[in-house]
Amino acid sequence: MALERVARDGLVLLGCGKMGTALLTGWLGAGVPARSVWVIEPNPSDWLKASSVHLNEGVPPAPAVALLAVKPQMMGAALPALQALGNGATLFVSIAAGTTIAAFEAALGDRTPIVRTMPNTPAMVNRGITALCRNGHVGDEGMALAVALMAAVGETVILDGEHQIDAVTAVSGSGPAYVFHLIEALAAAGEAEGLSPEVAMQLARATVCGAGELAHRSAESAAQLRVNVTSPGGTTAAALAVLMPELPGLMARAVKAAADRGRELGK
Ligand SMILES: NC(=O)C1=CN([C@@H]2O[C@H](COP(=O)(O)OP(=O)(O)OC[C@H]3O[C@@H](n4cnc5c(N)ncnc54)[C@H](OP(=O)(O)O)[C@@H]3O)[C@@H](O)[C@H]2O)C=CC1
Ligand SMILES: O=C(O)[C@@H]1CCC=N1
Repeated sequence: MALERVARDGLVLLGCGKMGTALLTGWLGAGVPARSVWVIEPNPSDWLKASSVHLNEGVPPAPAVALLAVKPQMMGAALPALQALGNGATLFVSIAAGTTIAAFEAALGDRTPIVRTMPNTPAMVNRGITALCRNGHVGDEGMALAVALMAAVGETVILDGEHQIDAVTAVSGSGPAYVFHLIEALAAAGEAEGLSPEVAMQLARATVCGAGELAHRSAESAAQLRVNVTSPGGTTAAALAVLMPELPGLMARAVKAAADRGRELGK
């Protein structure tokens, strides 16, 4: 229902790199007509050029949504293209790390309806998760529209407020990179135990994907899924005796570093 408004009144996508492309793919797949989408992107991919969206053709006078998908460092230079849509009925939805609602209000006008979100790259395969929060000018209908847009690429969760978003960025926004690094580290460790690089990487990748899928489908807690692998006195117990004293502290430091960086980008 909410996406019908986008089909009727249009959507502007500012920046169509990795995340913009994932989102646009999801919306087109969910039935939003390409001719309802206006994309501003200085460096369009071949896929984007071949789509039927309005590409670098300006913006319609009152689109339903303007979705901001440029890097936070580029936001200041990019926003003036959409300034005329501020303080109006157009719902602004940002996916940028760091950039605060206050910064958007300062650039676009303090009566602008703004939803700030944090998705992640598994959106590219419809398995993202996006957390959302809003300013006081976004009603329930506007929030439902923002949720529908992000639900086109995965799960959604509504936050208590913007104060939680740097923590979300540090856990699920950046989180896929931690998991990919785990694949790299597990493969390297397999090589050190005598496997070929190819087999080690195949084993590590399939293990992380399989464990992820099991965690996704199973009703059991992560702790119970771990226990299910761990035979008393067996091999897993030996590995966990090394990992468990170290990993929570290391992860807490990594997540804090990401959250601190998010807060820093917001200044
Ligand atoms: N990647 C991730 O895992 C996640 C990213 N995010 C957020 O999503 C946003 C986009 O990230 P991501 O997709 O990775 O970045 P990308 O660099 O892949 O995409 C950003 C795009 O915006 C384009 N761009 C630059 N300047 C302008 C402008 N003035 N007007 C319009 N478009 C412009 C860039 O073009 P060019 O390449 O020519 O500069 C690029 O194609 C960021 O704010 C990031 O914080 C959020 C969650 C996860
Ligand atoms: O690294 C970043 O800043 C962005 C935000 C979350 C994931 N990538």
